[in-house]
Amino acid sequence: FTFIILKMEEVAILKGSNCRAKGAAPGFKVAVLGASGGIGQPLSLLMKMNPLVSVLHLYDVVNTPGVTADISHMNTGAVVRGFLGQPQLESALTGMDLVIIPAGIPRKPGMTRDDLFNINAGIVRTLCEGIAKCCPNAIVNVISNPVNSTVPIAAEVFKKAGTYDPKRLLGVTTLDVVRANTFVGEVLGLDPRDVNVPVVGGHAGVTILPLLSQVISTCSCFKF
Ligand SMILES: NC(=O)C1=CN([C@@H]2O[C@H](COP(=O)(O)OP(=O)(O)OC[C@H]3O[C@@H](n4cnc5c(N)ncnc54)[C@H](O)[C@@H]3O)[C@@H](O)[C@H]2O)C=CC1
Ligand SMILES: O=C([O-])CC(=O)C(=O)O
Repeated sequence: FTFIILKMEEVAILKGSNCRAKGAAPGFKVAVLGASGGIGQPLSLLMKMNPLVSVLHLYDVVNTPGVTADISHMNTGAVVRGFLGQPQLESALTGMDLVIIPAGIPRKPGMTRDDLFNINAGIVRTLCEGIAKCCPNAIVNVISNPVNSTVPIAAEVFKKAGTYDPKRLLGVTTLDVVRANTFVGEVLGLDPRDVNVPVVGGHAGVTILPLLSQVISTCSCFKF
């Protein structure tokens, strides 16, 4: 989940004028759908710590009252509101600039990400129908697996609704870059923060492709 959060130096160069919230308090209005889960809770915490976020909506089908209470007690500026279950989805989404979706089931041992398709595809479709209706201009980050397939499903929902903008729909796979940097850093004995491994393809075993021939490092000792 840390892969979603902008590095502090990147935050510093983002000005208020870059924030998409219009006609209201400056800052991004962010909704996390699936906020009570293993990804959703720490992601919500990181969003609450992000100074660019002014409003944080936490939506899930379980446990959001408790999660919202805990996250809202952090002494940072974002206003936190909780939403529980399908009847509250539209309220959770209305006016949002950024919607992040870690909702759905995760893999159990022996499963591939593709095995999640039948359940998670339906969840993502329903959530995206809500986005198309309530915040059609929002940036949408899809984390729910299989990302290779849930992103196209989201695209089809938005196309049907007439709200599709490829620049605003993203599958979150930066985790693959983070892992590649860490593993290559370990092998080469470098600080992984000094290593940059470009990763292309998708987010499934055979489609994640780290371009090892293109590794660059800011460390002067680096030779490949
Ligand atoms: N793209 C990536 O790099 C990564 C993707 N994932 C994927 O993220 C998803 C979530 O993983 P975890 O948080 O570990 O699972 P989890 O089971 O801990 O949490 C999922 C949450 O989604 C909620 N949920 C289920 N149906 C929902 C609905 N209709 N509306 C709203 N919320 C709903 C559940 O109540 C639960 O709180 C999985 O599909 C997993 O494969 C996980 C790690 C990395
Ligand atoms: O492996 C999973 O199912 C969760 C995920 O996408 C990852 O950790 O890369």
